Amino acid sequence: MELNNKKWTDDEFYGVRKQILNTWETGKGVADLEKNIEYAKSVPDHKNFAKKMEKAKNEGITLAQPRAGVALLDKHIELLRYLQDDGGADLLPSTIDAYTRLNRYDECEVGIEESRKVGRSLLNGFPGVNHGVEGCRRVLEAVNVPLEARHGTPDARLLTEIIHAAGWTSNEGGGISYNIPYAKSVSIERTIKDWQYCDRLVGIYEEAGVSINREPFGPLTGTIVPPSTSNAVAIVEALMAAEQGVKSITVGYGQCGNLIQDVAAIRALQSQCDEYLRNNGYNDCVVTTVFHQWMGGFPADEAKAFGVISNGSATAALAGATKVIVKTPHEAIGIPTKEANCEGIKTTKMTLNLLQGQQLPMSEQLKTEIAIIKAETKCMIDKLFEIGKGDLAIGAVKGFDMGVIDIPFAPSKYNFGKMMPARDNNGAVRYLKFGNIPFTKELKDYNVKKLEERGKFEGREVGFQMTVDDIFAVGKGRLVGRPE
Ligand SMILES: CC[C@H]1O[C@@H](n2cnc3c(N)ncnc32)[C@H](O)[C@@H]1O
Repeated sequence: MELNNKKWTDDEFYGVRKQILNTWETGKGVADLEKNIEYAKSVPDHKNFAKKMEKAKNEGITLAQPRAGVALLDKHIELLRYLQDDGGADLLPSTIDAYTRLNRYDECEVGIEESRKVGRSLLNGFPGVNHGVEGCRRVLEAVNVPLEARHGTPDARLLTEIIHAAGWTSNEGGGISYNIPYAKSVSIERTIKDWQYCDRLVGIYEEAGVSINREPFGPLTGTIVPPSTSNAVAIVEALMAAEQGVKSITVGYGQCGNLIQDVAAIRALQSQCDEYLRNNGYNDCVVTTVFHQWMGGFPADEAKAFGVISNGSATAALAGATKVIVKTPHEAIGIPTKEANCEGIKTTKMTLNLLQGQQLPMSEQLKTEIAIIKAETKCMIDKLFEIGKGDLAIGAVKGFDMGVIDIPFAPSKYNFGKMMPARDNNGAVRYLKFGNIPFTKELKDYNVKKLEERGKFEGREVGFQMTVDDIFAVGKGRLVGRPE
């Protein structure tokens, strides 16, 4: 099937669906799409992700959502109920394990068996495909808030079929955001097509009256990704999802650390995504935003980690993000205990509650940052439309090949890999090397000027050493990687 950014026909969709459901035995359990939709229709409104996100947006509230996933079904249910009841999570995940993300369901079977033997999770997440629709429905029926699959799966087609048939009304990911940061040699054409399938399935549920939320993965490589780069990817994935019939879209952004720039990024993301959707004829989408607490290296000291978590929570609230993804005091170590996960949520909720109703007021600085981010984002997206001759999917594949969008520190061989970021003197993330990103001269000059201010302040050359110092800075307890 030729790649293009056009809604799939029924023949195209059901032709692929037959083959997908045969890739693991639990696919049989979701063969009847009508029945799957009937079950999803039975999910009450308070457990519908799209509805809860829209309500929070209208009320100006920032919701808190953790990450969480373990191998065994009963333990996973116990974990989620604990994070809901003791932590106060407004939304719940199921973080899917790494084998499922690679479609290695046979390894999941082994992991589940071994976890049963030793009595603890030997998988780094919930193996949703192996637990099948029955298992995933048990998870949904055990909790009282909406449920989302969070993962990093280039080919999530079977997982998506199963979670939506189980009434999970949100799915994270996208053909770019779950490829470039997560895979080494999977073509962008392949993953855009596979995620068109996932979005078309959501479109079919929507057309049958079931609202399902889609969330492109904002943080990308979780390093210091310039806001306009991650915003551009989020908007491109939102546009491709809308073409397949998705209506509820949460565009995401990973905290960079400078308050004004982070607030500007969320405000720019919300309004520019709305703009691009409207200008491309998608007038009935509901766009919300998600702010990911700092995704880079964390301090091992738990008290300092709580400082990072609170700081991210405050920024999310002041930005007016619709939801914030919660980190834990075990971030520097790895998968958190349920207690540590719960503490991360409570710290976050406390900060959100204290700031409820307060948002950062507009200022000259904030206005400038919003304008810069929007202008940079526009340069990238409009170039994709141009080289795709109006087709965004074709433009995205060509654009990555040409370095029009270039994600720092990405493992994918399909990423251009020439752009390099660094923080300016206030910690805002700027472009140190532009690679082939098609910025105007004034946008390039703006970035150069901001980095030169830092060089002058630190008495050193502007260069890659700043990037290296910035990568380690937060883990060492500061934002800007000052020379030692
Ligand atoms: C995107 C990476 C983030 O997801 C977190 N993460 C990955 N797997 C799990 C997991 N199984 N439970 C809780 N947090 C998790 C990880 O700690 C990191 O903060």
